[in-house]
Amino acid sequence: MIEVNELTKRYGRATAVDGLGFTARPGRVTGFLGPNGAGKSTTLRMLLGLDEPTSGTALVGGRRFRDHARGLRHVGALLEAGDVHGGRNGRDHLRVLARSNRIPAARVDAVLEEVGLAAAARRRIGGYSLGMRQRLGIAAALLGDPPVLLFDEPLNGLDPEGVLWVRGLFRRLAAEGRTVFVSSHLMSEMENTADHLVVIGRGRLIADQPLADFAARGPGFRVLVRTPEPERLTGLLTAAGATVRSVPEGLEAVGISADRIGELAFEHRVLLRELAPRGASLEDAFMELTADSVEYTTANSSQGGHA
Ligand SMILES: Nc1ncnc2c1ncn2[C@@H]1O[C@H](COP(=O)(O)OP(=O)(O)OP(=O)(O)O)[C@@H](O)[C@H]1O
Repeated sequence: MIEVNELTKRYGRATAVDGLGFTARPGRVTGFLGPNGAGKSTTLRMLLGLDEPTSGTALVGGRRFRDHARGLRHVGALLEAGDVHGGRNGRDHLRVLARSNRIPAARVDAVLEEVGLAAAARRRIGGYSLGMRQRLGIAAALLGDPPVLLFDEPLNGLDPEGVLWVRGLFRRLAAEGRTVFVSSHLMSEMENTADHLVVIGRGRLIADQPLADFAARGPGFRVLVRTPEPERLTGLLTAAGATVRSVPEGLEAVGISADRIGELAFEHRVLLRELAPRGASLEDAFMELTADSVEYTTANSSQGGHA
């Protein structure tokens, strides 16, 4: 588990991370999302002990990274790609990492195979494409077979086939019971990757919730419901904070997710004949909720209401 509590990082007068708190749990892919400059990399660096918090804590498995004797075997991480010795070949790069972390050398070939780099393993990293470097970085993260994995912008530079592969890999790692924490500044990358979202802006927490619930916070989101008991359901949804109106097809609820409506109906034994989210756009929700946190706004985009 990753636990961040009251985490703050200041650089001089600039506050990169501001009282941040969230938890990333095992068994699911948690997307760590925020516009450029939101503080994602700074948070990841503190989780990995590469930066000291000004205050607060960033713990992995209940401890600070540097208190873990087993390093890479406890947490695997992909930080910025390209941060490797270009003159070495991919295999040697991983062998050095394995040796210094006391990881059996056999793991090197296993992870090269796993990320699809076996054929390029003896080529110089300097000649790798950006996508190949990302794969090598992912191989390094997997080397120690760790229960917690952190990936900073892992889809950068990958072609569509590579993106699909990474998504499948993350799903599998989560299904194995690992904690998979993935940062991105693009909601479109998270849409088919993460189960759960931690969204930040200007170093502060904006959302920490399942993907479907986050989408429900966007403008224009509503859920169409058909039930033989519209009055009863309206009462339940209104009590849960939703706004409900009658439309020709049934009821239209705003301010509540389809999942929540399903749960309420189940708890109160109200029969549903249709439950359909409409206008659900994660992208719209992300734009709306982070609009005030965007560092650079272009004239055109601000005219549209979103930054
Ligand atoms: N070493 C540093 N010294 C001064 N300011 C810094 C330093 N590192 C980060 N910052 C500032 O802290 C803020 C957060 O930066 P950070 O790189 O963590 O954001 P990010 O969410 O990872 O952004 P991106 O998506 O662009 O990578 C930015 O305003 C950045 O300029």
